[in-house]
Amino acid sequence: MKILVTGAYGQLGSELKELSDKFPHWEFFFTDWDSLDITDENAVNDFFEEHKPGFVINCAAYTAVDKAETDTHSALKLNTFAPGVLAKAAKVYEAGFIHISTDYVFDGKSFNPYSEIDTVNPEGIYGKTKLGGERSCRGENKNALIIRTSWLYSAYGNNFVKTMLRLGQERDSLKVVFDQVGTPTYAADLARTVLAIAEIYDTNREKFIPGIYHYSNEGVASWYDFAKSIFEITNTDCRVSPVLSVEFPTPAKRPHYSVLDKSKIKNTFNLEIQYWKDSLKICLNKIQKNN
Ligand SMILES: NC(=O)C1=CN([C@@H]2O[C@H](COP(=O)(O)OP(=O)(O)OC[C@H]3O[C@@H](n4cnc5c(N)ncnc54)[C@H](OP(=O)(O)O)[C@@H]3O)[C@@H](O)[C@H]2O)C=CC1
Ligand SMILES: Cc1cn([C@H]2C[C@H](O)[C@@H](COP(=O)(O)OP(=O)(O)O[C@H]3O[C@@H](C)C(=O)[C@@H](O)[C@H]3O)O2)c(=O)[nH]c1=O
Repeated sequence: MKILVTGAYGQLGSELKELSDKFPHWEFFFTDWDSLDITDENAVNDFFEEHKPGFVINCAAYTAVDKAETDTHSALKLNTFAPGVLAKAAKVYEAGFIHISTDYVFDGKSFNPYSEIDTVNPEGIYGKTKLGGERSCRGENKNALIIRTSWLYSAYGNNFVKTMLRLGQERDSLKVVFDQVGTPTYAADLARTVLAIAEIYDTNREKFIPGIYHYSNEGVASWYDFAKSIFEITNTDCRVSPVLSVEFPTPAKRPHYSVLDKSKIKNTFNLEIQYWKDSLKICLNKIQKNN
């Protein structure tokens, strides 16, 4: 199977690239905006015509949550319009298609983990444009499989873990919000899951059931808990104080609660998922080894 990975220099794309050695029976095309700008419909169609991928994993996105509040047009183009273009091309060329979405499609007013059938109501531009992307994928291609995930981090790219490690070196103390609760997700775990689903598509197609799925690591944390764990595991001497979101104002409003219920993905694809802190230790170990 030929697999096209878009946005491949990002966190998830880089983890997929690292894992791809374990799948020598597949030919991967790792592309980013410089080699395949997914907002350029002609470029996407030319790519499909030339390479005819049998499976597509869209990791490209506009992920700067605060910047999206003012750079709305770019976020809309990349998060809403472009996924629809890819989904359409995948349909025309009869390729399997996985798109990634976010917990920020929810408004966070629930007290129970969100399931795939719960009402979406994003509050920020990033979440709104990602929801638009889900809709354009499903509108263009009824066989699209969409995975909503949350709080991604990795040794690659930009993320909260790396921000905390940097700030922990620069400052004696930090304030971190404790009234936003969700689940951190190690992008390497998500990458393994995505390729496990691609394997099902390749070998057992009737078990590839399209639709929306939720995936994160197991457990629950606030950003404060997440920061505390990062510093504890790395023995970083930086005091973390819990603050309310109103005490740490940001341009974009984020959900107060965005824990995802993962029952559907676990049952459908027979998956086991790691506890977030166990995965965090693995990632921090890797980051420390790299330095
Ligand atoms: N990060 C997170 O916490 C979460 C992410 N998600 C979703 O998971 C997916 C993967 O996220 P993540 O790996 O963190 O994303 P990243 O921001 O790390 O990677 C996205 C990649 O897309 C690239 N890109 C930008 N514009 C284009 C373009 N026009 N054409 C092709 N590629 C482009 C970016 O390049 P450049 O950096 O140069 O702009 C970057 O390499 C996304 O759909 C995201 O919305 C869901 C929940 C949490
Ligand atoms: C750096 C910092 C952030 N915060 C707060 C701000 C925010 O409410 C929260 C998270 O910060 P960040 O801005 O790093 O994370 P954010 O960009 O909101 O992360 C989100 O990214 C997108 C792409 C997603 O899809 C989401 O699942 C989620 O991972 O922590 C503090 O309280 N103290 C701090 O020192």
